[in-house]
Amino acid sequence: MSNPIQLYDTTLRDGTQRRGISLSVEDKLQITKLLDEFGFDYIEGGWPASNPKDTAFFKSAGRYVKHAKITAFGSTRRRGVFVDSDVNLRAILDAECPAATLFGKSSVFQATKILGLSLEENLAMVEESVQFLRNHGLEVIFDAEHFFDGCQEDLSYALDVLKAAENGGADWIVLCDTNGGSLPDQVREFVGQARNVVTVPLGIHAHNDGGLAVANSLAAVQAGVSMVQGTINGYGERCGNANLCTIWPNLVYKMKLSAGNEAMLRELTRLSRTVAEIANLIPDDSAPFVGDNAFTHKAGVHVGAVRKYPEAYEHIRPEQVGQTRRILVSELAGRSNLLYHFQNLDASSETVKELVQTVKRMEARGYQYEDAPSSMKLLVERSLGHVPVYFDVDRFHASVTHDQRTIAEATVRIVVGEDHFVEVGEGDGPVHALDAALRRALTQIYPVIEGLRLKDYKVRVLDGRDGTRALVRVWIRSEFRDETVQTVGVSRNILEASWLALLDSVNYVLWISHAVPAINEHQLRPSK
Ligand SMILES: CC(=O)SCCNC(=O)CCNC(=O)[C@H](O)C(C)(C)COP(=O)(O)OP(=O)(O)OC[C@H]1O[C@@H](n2cnc3c(N)ncnc32)[C@H](O)[C@@H]1OP(=O)(O)O
Ligand SMILES: CC(=O)C(=O)O
Repeated sequence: MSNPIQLYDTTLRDGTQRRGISLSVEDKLQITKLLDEFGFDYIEGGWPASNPKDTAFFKSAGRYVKHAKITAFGSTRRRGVFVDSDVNLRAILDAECPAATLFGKSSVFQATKILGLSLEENLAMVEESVQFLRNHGLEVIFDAEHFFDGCQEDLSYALDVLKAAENGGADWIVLCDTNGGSLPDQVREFVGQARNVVTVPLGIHAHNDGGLAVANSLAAVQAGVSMVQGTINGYGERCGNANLCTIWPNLVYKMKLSAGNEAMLRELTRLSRTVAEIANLIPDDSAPFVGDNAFTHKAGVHVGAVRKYPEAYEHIRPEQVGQTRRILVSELAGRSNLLYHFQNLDASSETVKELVQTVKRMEARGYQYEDAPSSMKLLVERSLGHVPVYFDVDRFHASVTHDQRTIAEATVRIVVGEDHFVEVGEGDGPVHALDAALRRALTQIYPVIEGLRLKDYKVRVLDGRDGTRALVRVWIRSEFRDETVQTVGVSRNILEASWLALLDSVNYVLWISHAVPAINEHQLRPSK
């Protein structure tokens, strides 16, 4: 038995109408397989007559689905053309899909002013086109374009268009908020009007221009529609389509309606991230349910409560959508944030209170620990006396000279007990050269450092009004074995800020790899 709510995905068609997305045939097939695995009922593959990629997609798509129906999209026949000689309708038949989605105008303004049709002609185009595809054995979904705006202009005509689609034999009529400007109350009202005039099951297709695509889709479900069209991550023309990564968990967890393969909802975050990766777009950290921030807690009061009862500040459990909880340590932290990460700390001890104050002081100086957990860990473990001094820096020097080409050189002098090591490094810039010199010196004593790879380096000016003497924060991401190392340094001198972040990376790696400091009293003293 099919679910009461059918999930209809149009990422491959309306999703690709978003600026910045262009999917290859291979990308589209990969997404198709994924959507099928997640139990989506319909996958709109594209507009077969539109371009060669969409045409090619339909040749293979059927092989990638076990559950979903692939649908081919297109408009009703063109004005003055017979259905059986209309290029779009013919291309839909050639796509050899089990279903077709036809869009037609359901607004007087759109029919008369945009397409230049008489109102009767528009009704005939809708009915004949639907009938043509039905007669060829396809399931037909009729997308009533501009339906909600059409209802406001001339309700009776908008409803006549739905009747024309029903007369043509449409299996579904989908009410479209094409311009994305409707409000939930209007959607509820006009879905009710549609239900009074047609018996065909209804669907909703909402755009997000007013930021209400999800709300409007859920309002339509409450008013009786049983198909929801949308896209993964809300990709789509202009401000996007209704986001199925938000709608689906709301339907299942909040509205207690069956939809999709519910067991797979527990992997929803993977679906969202994989599609973002394929589309080559950065995932939205603040996206509901699937964003990195969705179960991330920063404020001390929240963390204190979440440690006792997660539901104090979480509307569902993170694992219900394939997420994990994250607790940040920052200037807004209280003791609870630290205790979450460092379970061996004594909650009532002065050390914890002092550490919270230290973090706040450091953040006031420009540090930001929420994205630099390795620096945070070092700060805490050092204050507990757990991190030995592996080496001292006697001095460092970096210079950039321009002589036909730009050359960056650095010298580093480090001291290990009685020994000292002076090394020179060259690089594309002074930070690169410093990094090279430091590694060269250290690997002689600690070969494990060779495994540390710098992957990302960012500089943020903290007080731009000071011009070139501004305070800067340098953030470094490195990789070491399977671990990501993220550290931070702050100074008015960009080289010093970089150097501090580099030193934290190196010390962190020595500490987590249990490096044994070259033995003598001096090196074994805990650092401060
Ligand atoms: C609401 C939506 O998102 S609908 C989907 C929109 N998606 C796209 O447009 C992406 C794919 N589009 C394309 O590749 C091209 O626009 C094509 C191949 C479909 C058409 O290209 P062209 O023939 O050059 O037409 P063009 O794009 O300039 O104009 C649209 C044509 O569609 C016609 N049309 C638009 N809506 C409808 C409709 N509901 N029923 C019938 N014809 C329609 C217009 O009248 C116009 O035809 P005309 O020039 O003969 O008056
Ligand atoms: C059909 C469609 O994409 C719309 O009306 O927005």
